[in-house]
Amino acid sequence: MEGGYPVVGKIACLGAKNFVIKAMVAALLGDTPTTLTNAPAIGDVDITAELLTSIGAKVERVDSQQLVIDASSMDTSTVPTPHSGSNRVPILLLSALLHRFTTVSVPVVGGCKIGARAVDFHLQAIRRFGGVVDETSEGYVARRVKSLKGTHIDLPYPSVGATETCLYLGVLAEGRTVITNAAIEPEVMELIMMLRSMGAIIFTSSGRDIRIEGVKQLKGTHIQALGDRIEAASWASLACASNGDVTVSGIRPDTLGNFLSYFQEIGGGIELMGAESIRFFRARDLRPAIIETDVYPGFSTDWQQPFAILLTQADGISIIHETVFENRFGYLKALDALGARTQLTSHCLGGIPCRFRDKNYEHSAIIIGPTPFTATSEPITIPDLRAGLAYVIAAAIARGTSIITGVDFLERGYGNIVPRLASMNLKIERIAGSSL
Ligand SMILES: CC(=O)N[C@H]1[C@@H](OP(=O)(O)OP(=O)(O)OC[C@H]2O[C@@H](n3ccc(=O)[nH]c3=O)[C@H](O)[C@@H]2O)O[C@H](CO)[C@@H](O)[C@@H]1O
Ligand SMILES: C=C(OP(=O)(O)O)C(=O)O
Repeated sequence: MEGGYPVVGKIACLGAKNFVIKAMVAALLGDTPTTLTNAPAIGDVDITAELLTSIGAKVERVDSQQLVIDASSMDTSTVPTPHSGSNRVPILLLSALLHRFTTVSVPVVGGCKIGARAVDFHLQAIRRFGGVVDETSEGYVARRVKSLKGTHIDLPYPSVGATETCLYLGVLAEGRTVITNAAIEPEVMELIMMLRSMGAIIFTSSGRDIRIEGVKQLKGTHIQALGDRIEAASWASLACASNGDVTVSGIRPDTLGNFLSYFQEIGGGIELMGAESIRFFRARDLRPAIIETDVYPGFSTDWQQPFAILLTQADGISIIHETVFENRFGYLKALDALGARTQLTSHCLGGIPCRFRDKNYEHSAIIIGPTPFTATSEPITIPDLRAGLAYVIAAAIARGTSIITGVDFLERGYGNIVPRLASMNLKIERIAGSSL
């Protein structure tokens, strides 16, 4: 990438990764096929398709937008580790498949290495529904003798994944299930809508309570994935950090919530261009901010990394307190070489009650700006998905030519990245012979 130029143009958000892969699992609960549109061609969808086909389900990509999933041919409940490396989906399959099979085994989960990412809430939920779960060195085995029974699950933390597990378990369990302290992220609410369209009876509330009345069977559905709010925030950060001007389409503004407020507070400009289109630019010199990542409707942990690059360009000291994952700042160190001035601390630099207080996790970051970036001859190696996008923004604003490696991590969540960014005047190309 050759940086130092404003990024200008239009970009369409793809379907949300963190909904589509959960929807693919939900499709397995239906007796008839499900059609999923706006399904992005990204690594995580491929990994999930591989997981589903490994147990006999049919996953057909009709075109770049559309997937059809047919679970009727599903004939095994032992999920092997896919060759491409696993994502978070295996732990969701453990519950979704337990209605159809009496024994299910799944491999250990993968995904970004941003913390311990325990799955204890998922396992505990299966047990509460009447299942038995064993942990092995290779993964998890769940068993049931009778049908699963509705229950009350009070989540210790509003985990997105564990809430999804409870939904998969509850919709086909006998009787009533109540989930308290549930996650209410837009992707979770969209999954609830999808399950309703399959015949599930789910009641939401103004808070974090969800009530499910179990039904005997679900049918397939046709659903269009919502736009990816993490992509949208990434393109907004790219536009503002590079002093450019980018119109992002395919995104519901309400799903960006507090991001838009923080973005404007530091000096970003927004203009609504229609129902699902927002123009992002820099409205004035950037000011620093104090941000704490949190569960929805808080500032999403997945917005943190692109936004951190933006804060390196703000005039003053910014603070980010990461309260969702304990180890999500490792990527900052590599930015020192470009000129960034950052420091990590294990103290909680914020007021949100944080599970990492008094533990030795460097989960608060101090960012001192503004620091113009200059490219270095050393390649920058991507450690995880959102850090990857942060490095793309860093390279876009760094004067000179940067080489980024480990792009597989990036492509697990961002589709067709090189042509899409190149169309916005970003000088980016894929180099043959690298890991790209
Ligand atoms: C609440 C939240 O923002 N969740 C994010 C999380 O979802 P994801 O579903 O991956 O993670 P969870 O929401 O389940 O995890 C949130 C927190 O709960 C902990 N935990 C979770 C399950 C469990 O059984 N035990 C346990 O201790 C995790 O270690 C983590 O500290 O990563 C996704 C990808 O970055 C984001 O899009 C989601 O927004
Ligand atoms: C960390 C992420 O994904 P995963 O949970 O799949 O690792 C992410 O989407 O930023």
